[in-house]
Amino acid sequence: MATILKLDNVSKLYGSLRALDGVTLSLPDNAYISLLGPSGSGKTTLLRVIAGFERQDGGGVLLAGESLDGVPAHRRNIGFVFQNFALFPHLSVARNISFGLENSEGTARPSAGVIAAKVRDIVALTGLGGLEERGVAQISGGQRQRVALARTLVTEPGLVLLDEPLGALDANLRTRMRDELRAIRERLGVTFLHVTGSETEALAMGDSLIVLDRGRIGQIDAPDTVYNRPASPAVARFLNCYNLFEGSLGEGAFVGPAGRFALDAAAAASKGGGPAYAVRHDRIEVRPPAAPAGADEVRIEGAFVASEYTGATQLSFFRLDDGRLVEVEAHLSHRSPAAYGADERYGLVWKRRDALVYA
Ligand SMILES: Nc1ncnc2c1ncn2[C@@H]1O[C@H](COP(=O)(O)OP(=O)(O)OP(=O)(O)O)[C@@H](O)[C@H]1O
Repeated sequence: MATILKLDNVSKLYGSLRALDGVTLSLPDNAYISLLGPSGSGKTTLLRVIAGFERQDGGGVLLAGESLDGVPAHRRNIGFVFQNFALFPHLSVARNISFGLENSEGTARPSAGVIAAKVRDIVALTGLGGLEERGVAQISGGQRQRVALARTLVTEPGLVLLDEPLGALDANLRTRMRDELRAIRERLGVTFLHVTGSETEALAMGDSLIVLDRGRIGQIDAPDTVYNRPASPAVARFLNCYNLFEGSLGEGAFVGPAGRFALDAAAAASKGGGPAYAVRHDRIEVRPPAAPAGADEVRIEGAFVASEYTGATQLSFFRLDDGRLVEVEAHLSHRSPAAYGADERYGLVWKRRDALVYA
């Protein structure tokens, strides 16, 4: 697959803070890429450097093989969709969309007829038909989001950067707009780089997922690979679906304050960020205290603290003897939520092969 964007060892400093620390990556053409990371990990800084709003302190940025060094933001052929939409409040939907074309430089400015045709096409693509003459204060949040997108797409950028584009929308609309964004991108065939702080959004939307961790690339992989095999304890922690245990890696077992966890014979520790042991919330089974564990299982005990029912799942918290909390997620498609007794002890059991070990 052709590469649209390449970052080579890009660093950005704010005083002594390394907001970006040697970021190297390639984005394929015609793909939806999610960029996920905790608050302060450098997501916005990365977008701003790519867009040309900030200058990197080291390394290079190439778009379609051409260095962007010294190229100002408005000549980069890169679109940017802001979280707060940044629309012109006094202009209509159509004028917001045509603004970029009407104000492009000299010979790059299309004729009025061409602008009108482009606006018509993009209005249809983004589902804004009938709203062209409305003021942007007189449309809904989802429609404003579409105007922000349309305004960027009408300039036919080679790459579109989206900074938390769904962040200003309520939860229902957010989920609906995910599908729309994906569908619009597919029709255009342009690469979207979508920044989000939400792991569910990143997993749902990206063909590929980049995880940023303190200014560095934590992992770049397909979403299901990131979810099932996070590259480090930091990535696992950020996904919010793993219990992480500290300890040390010994002969055939991981040993820490929570107990001795026998390892699967085929288990190979991933390098980096450890030692740590991770097991996903939904891989743990809750058993009565007297029920033993099988030869291929690991068992610890914990006292029930509380449960949270979400409709499709039940999330339960158990306190281990060392005080740490373990989360267990049960999918309820084939069973009813369990009723656990407050402060009662239960066995928490998982398959050895389901554990991830980091050296
Ligand atoms: N203009 C600036 N001056 C100084 N420090 C900055 C500036 N912009 C960002 N930073 C710092 O750089 C780091 C990365 O910030 P950035 O906004 O890129 O993170 P982020 O991952 O987008 O976070 P969030 O999800 O909270 O928006 C943070 O520690 C932030 O405080």
